[in-house]
Amino acid sequence: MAMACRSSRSPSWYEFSDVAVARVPQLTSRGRITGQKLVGQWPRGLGLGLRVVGRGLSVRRGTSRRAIVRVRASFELAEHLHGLVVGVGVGLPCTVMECGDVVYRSTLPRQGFQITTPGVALTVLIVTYLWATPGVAPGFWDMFVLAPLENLFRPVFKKEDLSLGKKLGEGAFGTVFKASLSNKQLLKKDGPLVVKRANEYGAVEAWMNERVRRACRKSCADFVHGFLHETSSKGKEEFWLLWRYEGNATLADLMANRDFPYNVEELILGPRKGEDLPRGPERQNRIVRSIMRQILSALAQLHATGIVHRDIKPQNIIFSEETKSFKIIDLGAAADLRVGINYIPKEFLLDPRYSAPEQYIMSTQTPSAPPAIIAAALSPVLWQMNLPDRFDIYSAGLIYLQMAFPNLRTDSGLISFNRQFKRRDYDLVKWRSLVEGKPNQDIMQGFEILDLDDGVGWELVQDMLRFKGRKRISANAALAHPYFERAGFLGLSVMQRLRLNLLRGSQQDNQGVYWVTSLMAKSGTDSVGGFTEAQLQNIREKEPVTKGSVRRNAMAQALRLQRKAARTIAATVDEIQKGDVVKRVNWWNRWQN
Ligand SMILES: Nc1ncnc2c1ncn2[C@@H]1O[C@H](COP(=O)(O)OP(=O)(O)OP(=O)(O)O)[C@@H](O)[C@H]1O
Repeated sequence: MAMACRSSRSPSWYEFSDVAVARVPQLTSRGRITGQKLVGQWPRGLGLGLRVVGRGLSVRRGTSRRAIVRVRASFELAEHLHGLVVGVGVGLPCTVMECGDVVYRSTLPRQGFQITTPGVALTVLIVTYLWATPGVAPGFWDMFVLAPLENLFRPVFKKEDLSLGKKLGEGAFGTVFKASLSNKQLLKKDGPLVVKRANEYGAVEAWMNERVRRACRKSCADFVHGFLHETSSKGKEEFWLLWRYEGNATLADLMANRDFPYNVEELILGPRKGEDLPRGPERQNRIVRSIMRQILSALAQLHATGIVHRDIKPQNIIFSEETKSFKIIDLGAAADLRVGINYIPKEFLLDPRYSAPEQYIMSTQTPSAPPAIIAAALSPVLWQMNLPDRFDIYSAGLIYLQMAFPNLRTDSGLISFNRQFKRRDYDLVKWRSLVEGKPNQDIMQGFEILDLDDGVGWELVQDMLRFKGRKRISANAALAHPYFERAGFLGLSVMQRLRLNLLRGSQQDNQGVYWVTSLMAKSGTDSVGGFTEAQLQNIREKEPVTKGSVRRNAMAQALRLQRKAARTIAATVDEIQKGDVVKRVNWWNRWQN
């Protein structure tokens, strides 16, 4: 027992300077003591004669020695219990939060904000999930803040405010007119409008357009408003949708022109602006590349917001005269996978000419969309499992082919390509060997364009048209492809080549893994596994995949160089034998040819 001495301030009290010296200040800071007296869980009889003074414990005269010992033991027990409770983080609020007694709470030391490794990891994980495509967090912000705000401030239109003009098109689900506004007060910016009188899917199209207007307005036609109109005659309802008039040419109209792609160059750059290059594959490639960049950028933005268009085709890509760029129109078949709008697993609305072989954007096993909030919370998982955006990439790949090969621009040309491609298991290399067997002007022109810059265009189109959606390149990855990096004076830079080879390597690896796993999956016997003799024979007979590998491309390049050198040397030797003086410049010209 500790030594005690009579207190100088209060003679009826004895001070024990070393009683639980280590414990008392800690307990004081945890608020188990009010004022100078012990309260709370302490047995009443014991607490009355005890008080804490500084780092010591004072005991009133007459308090039994046993009582003091028991109090000290209680201090220690409380200390252990407290450590256990706070350590695990479970207990009554005041115990866990160490908030202390109401009266003396302000005197307690403040608990600082602590950063721990698991805490940081958890936060990063949650933030990554919330911002992963299609974006749960931006989705909630859009749904609960931006959309209601927009509804408050945007003008409301009626049929009477519009006067309809020329019919621009008529589809299965509605009729489209050029229109003007009779009530000019409604919009700040004047100009012609486009009205779609939709008899089906109008509300869905309005939803998609509103979402796009808020999330990525530059990628699609400028949407103004959508409203429900009840027709007087049959009591039927029509949905009227309003856009700004972007221009009179879709990509389909421009591609139908014999002068394509030079007519697009003129639209983008103005007359006679692109003439730094003579007409030919290089200039055509430059124009096609800039159209593809615009289409892919628009798709990347749509996909980032969780919308899959499902009807990408030249007829739905319009040239905006104001922004001098291509924009996407007709979101009637689009699906918003952030909240599951217009997504019915076993239903597809598509144009068979441009649709990807899988036809559905999600596995048909995927259940119908649950209520919006749950669908939004689950959307990153479903997106990663199905990669629905690759559906649009296939359609964009077909548009790329059409731009390169003039014979594919007609419906019949495209349909026949689709047939041939399907028969060759969606393998572009096989299709190439088929059509190169009986070449014509259009075919040669197409391959000339695609083979420029070491065939980067050809590589990109293969990545866009893969049979399996999961193996197709995404819009963002396509935009980062070396095809879109302008080749310098000496062709592709070292870094560009490195990236291209990496891309090729990874593609090749994927195919190797896929080939092995598909064989392993269906091979061997149940008991011992492995390959049967028939299967081994089958493997031996399987044709090697003829797609470009790093080694194959390097060999082809070396062969080309060897032939070129042999040709140049032979011509130079000929000239020497004829007695001509070989000028350096002639030699150089010959090498370049
Ligand atoms: N914002 C716009 N600016 C200019 N023209 C437009 C605009 N929107 C649509 N058009 C024109 O209207 C035509 C039909 O539009 P859209 O494709 O949206 O209608 P649709 O009824 O779905 O037609 P379809 O079923 O044939 O695809 C387009 O091909 C285009 O020429």
